[in-house]
Amino acid sequence: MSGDQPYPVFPEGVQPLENQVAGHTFEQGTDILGLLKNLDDGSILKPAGKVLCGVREIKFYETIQAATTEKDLVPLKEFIPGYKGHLKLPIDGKPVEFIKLADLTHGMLEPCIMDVKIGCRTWDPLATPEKRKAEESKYQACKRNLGMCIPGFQVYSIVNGRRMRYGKEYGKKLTEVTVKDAFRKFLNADSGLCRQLLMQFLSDLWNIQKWARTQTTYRLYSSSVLLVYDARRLKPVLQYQTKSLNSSSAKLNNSSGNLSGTSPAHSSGSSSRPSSPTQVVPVGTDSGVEPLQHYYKIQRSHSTMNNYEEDMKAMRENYVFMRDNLVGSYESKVWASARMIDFAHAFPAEEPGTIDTNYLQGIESLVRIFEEFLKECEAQNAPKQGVA
Ligand SMILES: Nc1ncnc2c1ncn2[C@@H]1O[C@H](COP(=O)(O)OP(=O)(O)OP(=O)(O)O)[C@@H](O)[C@H]1O
Ligand SMILES: O=P(O)(O)O[C@@H]1[C@H](O)[C@H](O)[C@@H](OP(=O)(O)O)[C@H](OP(=O)(O)O)[C@H]1O
Repeated sequence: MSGDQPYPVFPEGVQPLENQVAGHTFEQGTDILGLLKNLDDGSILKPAGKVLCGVREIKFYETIQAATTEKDLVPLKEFIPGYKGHLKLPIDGKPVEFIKLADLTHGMLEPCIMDVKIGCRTWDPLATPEKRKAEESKYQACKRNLGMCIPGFQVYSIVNGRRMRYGKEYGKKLTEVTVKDAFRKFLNADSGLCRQLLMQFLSDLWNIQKWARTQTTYRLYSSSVLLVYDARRLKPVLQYQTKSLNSSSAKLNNSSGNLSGTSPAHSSGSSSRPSSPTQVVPVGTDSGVEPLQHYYKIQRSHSTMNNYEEDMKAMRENYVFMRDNLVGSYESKVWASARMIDFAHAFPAEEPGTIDTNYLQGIESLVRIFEEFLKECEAQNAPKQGVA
């Protein structure tokens, strides 16, 4: 975001979306605004003032919302954020049109978010030659080879407890090879690949892939898949995964005492790594165990502790941890998802009966990358027999 520039005056209860990882952001002296967050109901407000784009995106959401039988449209209801209509809000006193959407990170305490732009071609049929040239010149290596690119992501690092943000300049340097490093960073793979996380993403991605393989209604240009998960939920799962792996390896190797197979995922070690994150923000720490386990752990240790201060400190931490988790995504079993967003360049298919191969290529690549991670994760987590 344009950090040092003053924001326009927003209505009460509305503020810039702090967790926006890509896309247009506020530019002083222009009509360009970033996404906003409505604090009253937790919804996201996407500016819809850009000529044709706003109207097109509203039409897309309304068509999907109204669909009842159309086989290409009905499944989309499950793949996109909840649409809550459109409205005008006064920005600097002037009315601006917004699309109101459900926040895909709702309830997440440490939201990790990656925007993956789908398609090698990101310009639509109405693009000027200049716009086409500008689009073709960006994210070339990734788009050409994979039909997708990464304009931005943020991750709450399990290793250092900070929020790391990677913007479009990082994304533009990624290649077919280094893009996997970006996904590893996003997945917190330094702490180990998590099967449960990969499976949650894959179950959504497989559905989108299935749809894209057959749908003949739309051409989606410059549309994205937004991957989101809560790092607060990942921590305990990874700990459990490591613990059970340790114990099965120990059982296998009980004579030698060799605890093999517990090391975290290694990066691919490619040499042309893109630059470091653009922003790091420290976040609160927590104990990294499920709330009830944490509670019982403290209860158990309580009787053996004779240091009153330590005892009180542990209880305070426990209280803060449990309070945070009660209002967070612990309510939900699903703590990671992939959803399709940004339909400002959704066009009807020109040749009826044909599929959107441009969009499909990107989705196939995304699915393949996650399937490769899943295979690697299965191999990592298979208990290993120590060398005698
Ligand atoms: N429903 C949502 N829930 C949570 N975050 C969202 C949602 N929709 C968008 N975002 C955030 O806003 C960013 C930009 O969204 P989107 O691509 O729709 O905007 P845009 O300005 O049209 O982007 P572009 O400049 O690529 O066309 C996303 O990367 C994401 O961080
Ligand atoms: O990734 P970058 O470098 O930020 O590039 C922007 C990105 O491709 C946006 O999707 C696009 O908006 P549209 O999807 O609305 O075309 C914008 O075009 P614009 O500059 O013409 O707004 C580009 O500048």
